[in-house]
Amino acid sequence: MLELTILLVVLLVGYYTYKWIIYPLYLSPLCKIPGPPSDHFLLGNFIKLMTEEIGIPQIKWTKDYGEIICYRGLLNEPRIAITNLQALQKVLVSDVYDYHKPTFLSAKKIIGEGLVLAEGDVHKRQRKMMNPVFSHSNIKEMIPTFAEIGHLLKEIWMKELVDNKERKFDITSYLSQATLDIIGKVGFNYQFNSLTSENELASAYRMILFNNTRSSFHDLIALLSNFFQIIHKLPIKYNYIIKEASKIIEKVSSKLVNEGLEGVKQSNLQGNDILSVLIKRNVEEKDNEKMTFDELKNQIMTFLAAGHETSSVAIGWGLYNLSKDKELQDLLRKELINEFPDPNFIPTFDQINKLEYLNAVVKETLRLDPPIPVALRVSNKDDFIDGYFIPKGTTIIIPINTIHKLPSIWGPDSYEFKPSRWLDPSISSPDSKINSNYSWIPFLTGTRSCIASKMALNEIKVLLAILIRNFEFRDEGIKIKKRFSIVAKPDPDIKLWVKKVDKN
Ligand code: HEM
Repeated sequence: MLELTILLVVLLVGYYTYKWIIYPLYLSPLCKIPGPPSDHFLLGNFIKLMTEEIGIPQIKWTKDYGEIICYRGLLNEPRIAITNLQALQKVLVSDVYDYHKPTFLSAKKIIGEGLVLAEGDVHKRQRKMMNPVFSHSNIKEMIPTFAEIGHLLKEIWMKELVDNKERKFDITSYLSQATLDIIGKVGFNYQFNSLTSENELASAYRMILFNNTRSSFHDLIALLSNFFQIIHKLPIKYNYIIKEASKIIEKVSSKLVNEGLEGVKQSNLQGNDILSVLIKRNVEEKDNEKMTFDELKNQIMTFLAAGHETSSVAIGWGLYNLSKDKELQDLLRKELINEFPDPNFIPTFDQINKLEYLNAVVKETLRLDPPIPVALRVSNKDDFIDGYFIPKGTTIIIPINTIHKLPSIWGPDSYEFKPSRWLDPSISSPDSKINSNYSWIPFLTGTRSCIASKMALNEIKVLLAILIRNFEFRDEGIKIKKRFSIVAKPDPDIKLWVKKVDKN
């Protein structure tokens, strides 16, 4: 019996030594790709990846080893990061459907199997139907809603600042409420009212999904659960939270789609919100192209998850960057006051998009602090990238935050917040490295790029314009890190000193 046990232990140790150490570090064809040595016999480069900002270790590795590198995740899992133009073009455009999103179970429960997670023909069909929903003319109609909610936030702050003193506000939390209200309204004509009366659903939704009580520990559990599925079955608080979140989102989404479908039946579905436009389009589609009830419902979950935090985080980092540089902030405010002398302005699409400095500030914020710092793919067939053999199942990293800071593209000041780089006419010359579809990619690029990028840009611009036009922001001097999670959330929350602008 003892001998059998010893044999079993030896076999198990041998198997896992081979699987987790010998094969990935010495035998895998991916070992041919240059990259940093593994820092730990089991954890690979994972500790470095977890302790530094996402994408930053890869900058040095790219400099040392080239534009396609192999480093090691947990259990030495090889991860291939690509920064070169041809490789990015292949994975994001020409062979896009050969590189799937990883099956993140925790993400599926929250995001639902909508456009973000759809693959192949299902993605093609859904994207074709949804592209027109994000058309120029639909986005133009969203601007007054962005402004309405921006002004609501402004009024809340004005009341707090009634004595004209400077006060410290939790910017992250206010912006999270404002962008939730926006996506509710423009997404599916739903009033979350999270900035004001806060209905039960809004508080439950924020508490469960986006409240900052969701700690780095939860982020780590979410990450680990992608490797060890058993984690989903454990009776831990994290699983309970995800289960409750899924139930709430499911319930609301079903109700909204049912109401929309009923509206179509009664021929009185008026709204211009994303869901109403989608439901109206869906009715006109051929039967085999139509989205099912579940597909429509899943898009709501998708819009909530994809469109709420990304925008709030972007506006937050924008204000944070501006709060550290009074001169830049004043420059932007000058442009805004010039265009919008009335502090209660409602901009038009053309007005907000012609402001050069605002545009430069937004582009620079999304470069320096991309809300989604990294995109992941998994090859679904054996392939070659840049001459290297990539076996089916390999994880490919598109390190957005790395690409956005490579000195070879952006120059030696690539870590600085410098909106003026976008006003330099030389960046549009054909040989400028910045002037490429693969250098500035906060929304990614190609077939699976963010479908709502223009909507997001306008939302960020309108909110920043209202806030900077009416308030001065001052940094409290605390170093803010980025959380290790899908969205680059600030840690701790961004808190800034705010006061009314002197002359209105
Ligand atoms: C600053 C704000 C935003 C940023 C930086 C951003 C960024 C991105 C990125 C990088 C992707 C690609 C992810 C990947 O393929 O791995 C993506 C996809 C997507 N985003 Fe956004 N996003 C933003 C706002 C929004 C908003 C407001 C919505 C919805 C109303 C939205 C909806 C989507 C959807 C549906 C996809 C999937 C597209 C597809 O696969 O065809 N995003 N976004």
